[in-house]
Amino acid sequence: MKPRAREILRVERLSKTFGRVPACSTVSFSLRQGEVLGIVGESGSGKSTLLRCLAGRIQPDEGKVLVASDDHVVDIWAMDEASREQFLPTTASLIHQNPRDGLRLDISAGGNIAEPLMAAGGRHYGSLRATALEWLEKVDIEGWRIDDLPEIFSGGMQQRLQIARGLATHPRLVLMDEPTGGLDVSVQAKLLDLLRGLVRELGIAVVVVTHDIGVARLLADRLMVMQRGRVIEEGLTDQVLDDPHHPYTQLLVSSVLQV
Ligand SMILES: Nc1ncnc2c1ncn2[C@@H]1O[C@H](COP(=O)(O)OP(=O)(O)OP(=O)(O)O)[C@@H](O)[C@H]1O
Repeated sequence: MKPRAREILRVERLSKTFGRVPACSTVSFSLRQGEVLGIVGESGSGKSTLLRCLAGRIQPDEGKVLVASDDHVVDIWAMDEASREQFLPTTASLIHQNPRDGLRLDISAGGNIAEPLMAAGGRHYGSLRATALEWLEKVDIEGWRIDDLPEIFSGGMQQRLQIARGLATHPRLVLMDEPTGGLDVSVQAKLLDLLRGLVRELGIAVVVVTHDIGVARLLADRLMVMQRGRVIEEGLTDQVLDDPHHPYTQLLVSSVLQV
């Protein structure tokens, strides 16, 4: 089915099995521009597999991932590999939990931001550097660090640089896998603030996978709860968290309250 206007992503009955493990089973949802969808669930519930199927990294066994392009809708898994690899980098960004997986550690901070811009057609050195500086500022990294290698940045700075690299090309869709995982609590809080601000400013559509209910509450407009590869509950974030219907969601929410 063709998505309606401004619908950025539509997932239809997506399934992926590893051996005998149904990592994702008939998952369907849609996402509009400016909307943040949180995906929560215990370890092994299929969150990362789903995100990787959306990002073009893991081919689902069945189902469709329909992504809005400028003037049409593309089923990313019905495209040939070359077309998919051309289409996805300018349309969808994947932000990894570990920034080292999403950065080029052997090139400068500025180079990390400029590289995807060049892949999207940017050529002029002066304007690439100016854009890199603007993005460093947006993610709260001082401009004088533009020529530093990310290797010498703190974990929080590396994550902010990964976000700048992922967003600088203005993708329509941003896929985040535990973006604040592995960071200490005060760094997490600042990063969440930054992400909220950027999502609002840029009006991007975001899917954020997290096992942290607090992150989901802060970032997500809507929430999908997964258990053993299935979506067992979904709705507006406050509704799902304040009045969970499924026993597993109730357990998830109450276990957080007890901490
Ligand atoms: N490449 C793979 N090969 C085999 N099994 C896999 C592979 N990737 C994931 N799985 C299995 O699929 C299921 C879902 O894993 P997935 O990583 O998607 O869960 P998750 O909800 O993201 O977990 P976590 O929160 O721990 O990252 C698990 O049982 C996992 O062992």
